[in-house]
Amino acid sequence: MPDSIIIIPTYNEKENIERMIRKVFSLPHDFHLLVIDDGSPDGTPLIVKRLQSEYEGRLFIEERAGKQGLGTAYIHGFKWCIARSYDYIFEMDADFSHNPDDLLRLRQACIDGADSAIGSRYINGVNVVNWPMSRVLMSYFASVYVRFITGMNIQDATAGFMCYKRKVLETVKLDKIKFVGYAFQIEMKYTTIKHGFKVIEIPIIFTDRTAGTSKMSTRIFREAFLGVIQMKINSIFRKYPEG
Ligand SMILES: Nc1nc2c(ncn2[C@@H]2O[C@H](COP(=O)(O)OP(=O)(O)O[C@H]3O[C@H](CO)[C@@H](O)[C@H](O)[C@@H]3O)[C@@H](O)[C@H]2O)c(=O)[nH]1
Repeated sequence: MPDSIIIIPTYNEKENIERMIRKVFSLPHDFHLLVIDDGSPDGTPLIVKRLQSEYEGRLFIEERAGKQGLGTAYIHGFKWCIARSYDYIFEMDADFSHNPDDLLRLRQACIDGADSAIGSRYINGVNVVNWPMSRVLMSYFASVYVRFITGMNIQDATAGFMCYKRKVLETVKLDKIKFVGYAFQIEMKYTTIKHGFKVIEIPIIFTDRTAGTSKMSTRIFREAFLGVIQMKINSIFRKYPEG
């Protein structure tokens, strides 16, 4: 039984998922991989199930009915992984915007003492490739905004490339995490830090997908914008970290 598992949420990732699964299992470390699919109409789960016989006992899929958001997919995955006692639990996108080779660096950071490691786009300048300037500016200033409102000293607060030690996910009350879109990423980091865990940022280069489409929407943006203020207010009234 390996100590590490990667959670990949998927919604319509048929162009990426097979290549991603093969890449993960070619890495020089024994990772398990859990796909959380939200009923992708493009057949993504069929591809995963076909590959399960090739990667028996290493590749898992949880299927949910309908698109329920990135955040709830990860919460579902975290619970699944905690129940099976993995020590290092990763978040990664399906679309190669995160380089799977960097999983080893995130894991090493946690072995070296971090409770959680963030694959950070903004630790050494702005390391984003292929995003339109409007998206780079939005993401970068979102991180500045989050730092300003929450006081959290994290350069890339919305990062979706993470390694959590199991004890973090066992401590955070996952059922109390409120947000479902990218605000989920901010809330998880905020709660982790409020619990006193050591979070460090490891520089990565984020390369936008070349296949499939982003699920970013104005609703997700609005949730993140307002959610940060709500988190701060709750924290003033000592509701954080309630988990
Ligand atoms: N199961 C499930 N998966 C989802 C859902 N929405 C998105 N995903 C999956 O979540 C991953 C990220 O979604 P994208 O739509 O590709 O994200 P992005 O716009 O490229 O956003 C990136 O930047 C965000 C903000 O900086 C990050 O928060 C995010 O993690 C990601 O790295 C992909 O694997 C996608 O299939 C959903 O509702 N359900």
